[in-house]
Amino acid sequence: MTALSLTNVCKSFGQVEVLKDINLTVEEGEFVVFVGPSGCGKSTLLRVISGLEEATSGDIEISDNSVNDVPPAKRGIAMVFQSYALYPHLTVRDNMSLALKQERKPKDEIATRVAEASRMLSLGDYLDRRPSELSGGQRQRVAIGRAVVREPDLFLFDEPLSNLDAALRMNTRLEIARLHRQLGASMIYVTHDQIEAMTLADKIVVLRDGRVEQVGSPMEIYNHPANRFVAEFIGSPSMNFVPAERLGGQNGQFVGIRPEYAQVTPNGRLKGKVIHVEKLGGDTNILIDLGDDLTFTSRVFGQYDTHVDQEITLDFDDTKCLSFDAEGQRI
Ligand SMILES: Nc1ncnc2c1ncn2[C@@H]1O[C@H](COP(=O)(O)OP(=O)(O)OP(=O)(O)O)[C@@H](O)[C@H]1O
Repeated sequence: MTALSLTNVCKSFGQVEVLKDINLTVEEGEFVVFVGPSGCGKSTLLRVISGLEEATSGDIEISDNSVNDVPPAKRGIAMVFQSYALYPHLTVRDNMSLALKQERKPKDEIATRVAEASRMLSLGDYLDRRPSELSGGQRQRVAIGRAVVREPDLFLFDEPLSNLDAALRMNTRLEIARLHRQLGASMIYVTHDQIEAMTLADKIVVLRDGRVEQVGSPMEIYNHPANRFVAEFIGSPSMNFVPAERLGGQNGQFVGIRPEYAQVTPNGRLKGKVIHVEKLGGDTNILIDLGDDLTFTSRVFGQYDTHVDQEITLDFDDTKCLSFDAEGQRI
């Protein structure tokens, strides 16, 4: 069964086309992440799938059934947003039970589902607390629990971790990955965060300006980006692009070199002056001015000792380089 299928989906707000002919499938149990620059249409696409926005044209199927005319509450989906919007006067247990009570599910079944979800999300000790008595991470886990108890066919997450600090983001990210493994549920997840996209996704969908640029597994996208936009967007620090003529004997107009594949070495093919050093502890990012307005980043494993204004040379493994034509397409 296909969890979600989008065929020629378009969405305009007045004259502005925000989604342009989106075709996409999500297989059952798949974790799909939407990424792309701000304003590219990620949230709008999620809202169109959920039914909170109506598509201007195109077909949407959830679990092989057309939902074009089905209201949000009947689509078999549950959404988790950035702002968790829990009811402050209700306990964790009541927040998690509410949707099931509204659906008039039997009391026993509600209790079982809430117990199971709170066990999965390590919320068992907090069921009698109110949201104000929880940390931000715990609140977001309650919001996720509220979705889990509904046993939806499809989970939709809209930047659920963006209000959390770095340590909590990591913990909650691991919780979401574990939850996905345990439930085997189909999930769509919107994020700005590279690490979330790379670590959670079975499949990444890169969007630009309302269109799908590329769909693939994280490593396919990282190692075989279709074009310069995807190559630049995925990976941090970003891929370097050097005019091919500067390197001699290379194909295409530009050569793409990931920072980790360019290493400082005596007599390397690229010469420049260090303009900034980022010492991260485990890695060192060295920004180098290669002249002709070309800045290059090298990522060196460990704590590399260099300083601003030092002249250095770099070299790279040719087999790891990518070639792009003048229009930015991969060759
Ligand atoms: N209700 C609306 N009316 C008019 N334009 C809208 C509406 N909602 C979104 N847009 C526009 O559609 C475009 C896509 O917005 P959307 O929120 O989907 O982008 P996004 O990729 O999720 O961005 P971000 O990463 O910043 O959240 C934007 O240009 C936005 O201004």
